[in-house]
Amino acid sequence: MRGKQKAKRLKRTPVDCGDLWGWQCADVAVSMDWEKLQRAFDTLTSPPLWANKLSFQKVASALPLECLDSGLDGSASKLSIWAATSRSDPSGSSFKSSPSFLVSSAIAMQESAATGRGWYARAPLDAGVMLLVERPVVAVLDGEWRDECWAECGSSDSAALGIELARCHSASLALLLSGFHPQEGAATNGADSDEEDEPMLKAAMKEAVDNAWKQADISKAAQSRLEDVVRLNSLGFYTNSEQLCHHDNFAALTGNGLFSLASGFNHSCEPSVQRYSLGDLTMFVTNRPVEAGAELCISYIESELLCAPKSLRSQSLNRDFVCACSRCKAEGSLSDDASAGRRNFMRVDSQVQAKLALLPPQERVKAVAAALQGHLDEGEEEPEEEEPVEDEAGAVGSDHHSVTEQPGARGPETAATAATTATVVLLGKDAQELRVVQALALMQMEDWQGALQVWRQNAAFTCHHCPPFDEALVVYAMQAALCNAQIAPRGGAAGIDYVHLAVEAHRRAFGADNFVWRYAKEVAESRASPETKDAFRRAAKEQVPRSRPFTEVVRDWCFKEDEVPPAFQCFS
Ligand SMILES: C[S@@+](CC[C@H](N)C(=O)[O-])C[C@H]1O[C@@H](n2cnc3c(N)ncnc32)[C@H](O)[C@@H]1O
Repeated sequence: MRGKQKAKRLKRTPVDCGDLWGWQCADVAVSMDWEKLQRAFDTLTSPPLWANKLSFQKVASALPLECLDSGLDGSASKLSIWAATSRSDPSGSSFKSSPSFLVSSAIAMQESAATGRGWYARAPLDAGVMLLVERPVVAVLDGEWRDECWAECGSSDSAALGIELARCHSASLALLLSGFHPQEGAATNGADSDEEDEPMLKAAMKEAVDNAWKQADISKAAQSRLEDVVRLNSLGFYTNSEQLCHHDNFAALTGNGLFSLASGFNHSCEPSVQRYSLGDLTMFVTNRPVEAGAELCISYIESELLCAPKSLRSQSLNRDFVCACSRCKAEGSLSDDASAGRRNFMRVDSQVQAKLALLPPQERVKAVAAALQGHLDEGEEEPEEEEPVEDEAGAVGSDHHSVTEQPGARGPETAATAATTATVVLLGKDAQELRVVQALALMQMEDWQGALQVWRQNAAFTCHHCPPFDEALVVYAMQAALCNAQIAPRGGAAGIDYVHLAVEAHRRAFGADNFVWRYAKEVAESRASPETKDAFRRAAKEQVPRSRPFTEVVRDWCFKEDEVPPAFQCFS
């Protein structure tokens, strides 16, 4: 088996948690040494990444996490990983090597009866406050296991991380992980099993995991719990995932890891914290003002899926819990258009996007327009059919409720017909992907006005259906700014300052003022003319980012009602 060979070749040194420590600081973003990190990131990514065989170790050692704060106002203090997770230090930490996290002194980990450990605000927080930067205790890059025969199986990312955990397993790591969910001896539902997986490949994946654990020499019960720990706590990291050139330039940095402090964030369908990554370094930033004492939650699902009906959100979560967030509680057990009757989901995955990319731009624009009306091209795969979802009350799509009060949120079909006929459902997240393809094709055709309209629709979707200051807003604002500058080099006719909107959205979403650096590649790869790009760069450098409430930012976009796409659409 190939999995077995890799397990032998890549045996790692055990993790010593006595070496893991970080800084607690008053202002995490100000304390970080961004200049050093940015220089290191540029060096790591300057040759084309796909030409390098990157390993997680190489990425982690290339990207420094350093704290300037001890020299700023002296408010930063060193914390062992045990103290940071509110546990007593078993052996005395050494504070050797470099820190693995910077955490804000305005947050604390606490226990709650309903959801176990969670992070809470100790003081009122504004939107755009960086709470935590952390690198994983154990992680693996997708590129390190993508050649395994079982790579396409469901849960292969968990299997790969489990193998990695087995390779660097140690007594102190076991002790650290003993504090993670689920508690030892607690029952959890089984691992995902994708019925479509080829049985031979699934067996190969299991064998690779078991072989790795054999070398760690632990009991079957301990192995099974650690597999649950991986499945229920791991977080993916994706560098610049909101950027449209991400797939080619930064995909080699994508991976999956176990984060000691961040594993304490519970999920909410109305999250107050969002995250982004540079390599394995993952930053957690508030997206709205938070009162002292309130819980700080992230979303375990894509932000574009948060506007989907409750039944689809919980299906997408696919975890060991029924979501107890306040929004799910308020929604009760409702059925909805998207979960009524038989549903065929239009999936706009990388294969569909690759097929669209082969079309000349004019045809691509037409194909996307048809897809947005529920028509897949003959060349496309049949939509995926799923069984109806039962809500908690056991009713299958018997009642109609719209998911949102936003204009146009209801699809063109009524609940009555959706319940009896096979319905094609286009989720908002897939419609957003389609519009990105459409806008890029329009830019290729130099139809700047058409492209600007589509970027505005995507921004309108993000503003109306996603959590505030969602990262995607930055890239839509930036593309809108480039189109606008092509149309009217001395400022758009509508008087909307898209450059300023992009810089402000970035400051709030990322918690740091490094827009020009982070978007350098995105601007360079745009279809806009060199003069427009230069003008954009100059204008962006001059901006002093504002920190206004989200409603004021949305007001500045001047969206018309018919520009706001629906949260999802059903077509018969
Ligand atoms: C990554 S851990 C989060 C921290 C966890 N509460 C702990 O005690 O370590 C994920 C687990 O927390 C619980 N959890 C997280 N979000 C929840 C939610 N919205 N509703 C109910 N349980 C939740 C679930 O048991 C889930 O598997």
